[in-house]
Amino acid sequence: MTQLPIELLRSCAPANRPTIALSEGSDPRIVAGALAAHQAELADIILIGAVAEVEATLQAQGASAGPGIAVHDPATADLTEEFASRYHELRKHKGVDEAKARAAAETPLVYAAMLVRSGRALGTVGGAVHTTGDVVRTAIQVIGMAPDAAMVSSFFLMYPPASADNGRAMLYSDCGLVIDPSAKELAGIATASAVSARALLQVKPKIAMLSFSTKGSARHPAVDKVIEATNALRTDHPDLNVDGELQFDAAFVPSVGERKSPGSAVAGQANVMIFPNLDAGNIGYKITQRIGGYAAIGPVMQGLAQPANDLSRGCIAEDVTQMIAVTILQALNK
Ligand SMILES: CC(C)(COP(=O)(O)OP(=O)(O)OC[C@H]1O[C@@H](n2cnc3c(N)ncnc32)[C@H](O)[C@@H]1OP(=O)(O)O)[C@@H](O)C(=O)NCCC(=O)NCCS
Ligand SMILES: CC(=O)OP(=O)(O)O
Repeated sequence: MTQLPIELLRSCAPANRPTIALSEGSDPRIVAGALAAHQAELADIILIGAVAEVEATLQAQGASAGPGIAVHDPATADLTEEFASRYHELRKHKGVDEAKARAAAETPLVYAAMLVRSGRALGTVGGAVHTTGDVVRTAIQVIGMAPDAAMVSSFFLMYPPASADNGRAMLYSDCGLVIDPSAKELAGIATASAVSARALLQVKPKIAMLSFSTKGSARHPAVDKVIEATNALRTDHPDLNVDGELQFDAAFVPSVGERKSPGSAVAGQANVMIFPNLDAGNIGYKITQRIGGYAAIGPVMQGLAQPANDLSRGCIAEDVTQMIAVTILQALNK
């Protein structure tokens, strides 16, 4: 039975309690998720937002700022000056002058990412209010890519409901960020996802390169892209357990996998589902979540220098707590 991120984090028992910055500090789901993480002694929290609004949300939930729960208002915080100067240094080659840098540092997303970049927080979570584009763009521009990463992509951790007799935990990618990856990018998303699946699901990755075709059942340039990515993975990473191109039923259902891709070690048992583009990935994860009843934790970002993660605007407080745990686990696995 796969452990949820909170359980996995508890079993790791980090020596120090990390600090996580939450850029949407007045959203009731963010505050409830943060309070749960703090009460479970998983993390100290910095809630970012206008002080009166954050305090009102805390109060409505019977809580207040205090040890382990800090409130920072970027419009008035002492750190904003330093963050404006750092942001100016980072972005002046893109035409960002000092006034624009100050305005950026006063936004909760940039302020939260700067807390991470400057080492004052281990990671950041946002996206219950902001769009994924805004969250991801800020993370890429402020925190930047990991030195060994070719690109940033994202994934969801998908956990089956207790009622599912054929369910299993899976990683779905990319459902949040890369809109139309090339074959090379798709292969990169798959290799990064395999690493993330090992770390966060504690499974040996079985990677399905998804398509509307299985093993030549349809012909189209979109299918060729998935075949090319699969071949590149087999050549460059012979250690990886990968099969493609596969339809979702061939990847997920053992009897269909055996019929459509006989003898495959992945078909019917895949636990890393690589979607061919963001249309398929984003729609696919939401169907699995909303009709299939799976819990969906994401979009988790991979390829950043330090952890910064997104949420769906449809998230609930429990998702926020789980994402805080994921963010800490990513830092521990770096
Ligand atoms: C990057 C993204 C998040 C935003 O795109 P955008 O607003 O057009 O921004 P840009 O393309 O200018 O990219 C912003 C920066 O990120 C960089 N970037 C974009 N995609 C990247 C990637 N996958 N990896 C690393 N860097 C990337 C760009 O080079 C650019 O850097 P710069 O500002 O230093 O020049 C885009 O991938 C996107 O919109 N994805 C879809 C998000 C979404 O709506 N998802 C559905 C709901 S989950
Ligand atoms: C991941 C995602 O789809 O985010 P949102 O629901 O906020 O658009």
